[in-house]
Amino acid sequence: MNSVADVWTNVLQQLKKDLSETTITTWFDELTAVDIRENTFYLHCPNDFKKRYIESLFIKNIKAALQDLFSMEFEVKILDEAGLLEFQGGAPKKNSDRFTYEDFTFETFVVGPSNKLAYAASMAVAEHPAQNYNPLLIYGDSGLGKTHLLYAIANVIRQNDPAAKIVYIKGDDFINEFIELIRAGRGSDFRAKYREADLLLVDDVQFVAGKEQVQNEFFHTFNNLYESGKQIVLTSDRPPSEMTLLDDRLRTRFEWGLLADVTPPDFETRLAIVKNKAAALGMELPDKIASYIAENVTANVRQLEGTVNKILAYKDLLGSEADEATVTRAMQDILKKSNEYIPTPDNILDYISKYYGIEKEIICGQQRVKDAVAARQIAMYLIRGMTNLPVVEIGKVFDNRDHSTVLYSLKQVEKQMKKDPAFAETVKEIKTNINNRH
Ligand SMILES: Nc1ncnc2c1ncn2[C@@H]1O[C@H](COP(=O)(O)OP(=O)(O)OP(=O)(O)O)[C@@H](O)[C@H]1O
Repeated sequence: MNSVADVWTNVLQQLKKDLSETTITTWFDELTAVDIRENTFYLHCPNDFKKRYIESLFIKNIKAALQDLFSMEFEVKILDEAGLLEFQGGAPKKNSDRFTYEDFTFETFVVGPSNKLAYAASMAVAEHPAQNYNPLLIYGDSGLGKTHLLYAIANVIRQNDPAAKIVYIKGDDFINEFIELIRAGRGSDFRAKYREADLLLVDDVQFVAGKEQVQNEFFHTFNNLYESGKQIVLTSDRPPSEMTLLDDRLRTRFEWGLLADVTPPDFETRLAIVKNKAAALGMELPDKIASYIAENVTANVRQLEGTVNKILAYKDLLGSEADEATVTRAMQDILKKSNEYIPTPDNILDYISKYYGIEKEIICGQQRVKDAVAARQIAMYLIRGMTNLPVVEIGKVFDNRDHSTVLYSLKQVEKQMKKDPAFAETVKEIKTNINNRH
């Protein structure tokens, strides 16, 4: 074996021991070997769907084949188009490369009551940037389409103005980049990158809260772009009013434009998403099965998509038809993987009551005993984080407390967790135990 291509041919031969010919031709046909560097075997796959599919199901087979051939362990990395360019040093890493993904458009976004405001606002921003809604902040729980809408906006802006400088960044990457460049004395590069943007998209902006210098930098970037008439779109897992560690001056700015929420989709929207997704994958799903999925997978769209992908996999790999048994199996797999158990406030209170040895009535009541206050605040914090309950509703669970009291408690817990790692560990442990249904 003298070239990477030879290695790949041999790997494919080895794979035949575990996988059928059809599986190999269906899923591996677009893969090509790129290089072997420092115990990592690099492959390229231009088809994003197949890439993700192989990553979730077949990486272990490829690793095992390499181990058989070389008697040593390899990492396997599959590069997409942007990744390949970057790997080959042909192009600098551009965040906006991500917007070539055709799947994340307004056309592929299913609109329903749960997301119609966010959708309409995103369309308005895409067609008329920096006019009516600046910034646009889309908030809601994970997997409900926030990033999809960000990409859709970027796709339209790119179409309308191919020269537009679009900068996309995740809140936590913004922080890491900031720290790295400031440390390296290249703060001006950092500033230039963001302040020259025509469109700034920040996904999961809640991460900047609580980090003083980062917030300060973000504040100046924000003002600069805003004053130059550039559009800013942000997403977050909660509204600014609930970002307890956020600087007030940023909070007010986030609230200047439009706040649009996305909530879990209703049955009709879920059904449409399942059908669209199946059609996009070239699969015909009987109506009864599509409804069955939409009835049972309710928490988020990522899981709906995962279920449809799994059903397709079973069909391809095992020849199983999409009947209720296959679907149930696919759903169980997905829910297990994402550890999707949403406790009720009562489940959380039961566990905290047991953990602290304090009765539930006391936790929820008005007593100001030290331990009860701590247990109460943690309970509010976990109810907010682990269920979809809005703060007003959480207040009702705790003897009709006002929502501002709940917010104060959330802030206290967040602060304490930052200050005291042991306390943070305790909160984490309680959460894990609730998830494991102890
Ligand atoms: N209304 C919708 N119509 C079609 N697809 C959707 C819709 N909502 C979400 N999706 C799909 O669900 C998946 C998850 O959505 P997305 O990544 O946008 O979620 P998110 O809200 O940004 O979550 P996170 O906060 O975890 O990043 C994506 O593949 C997206 O295309």
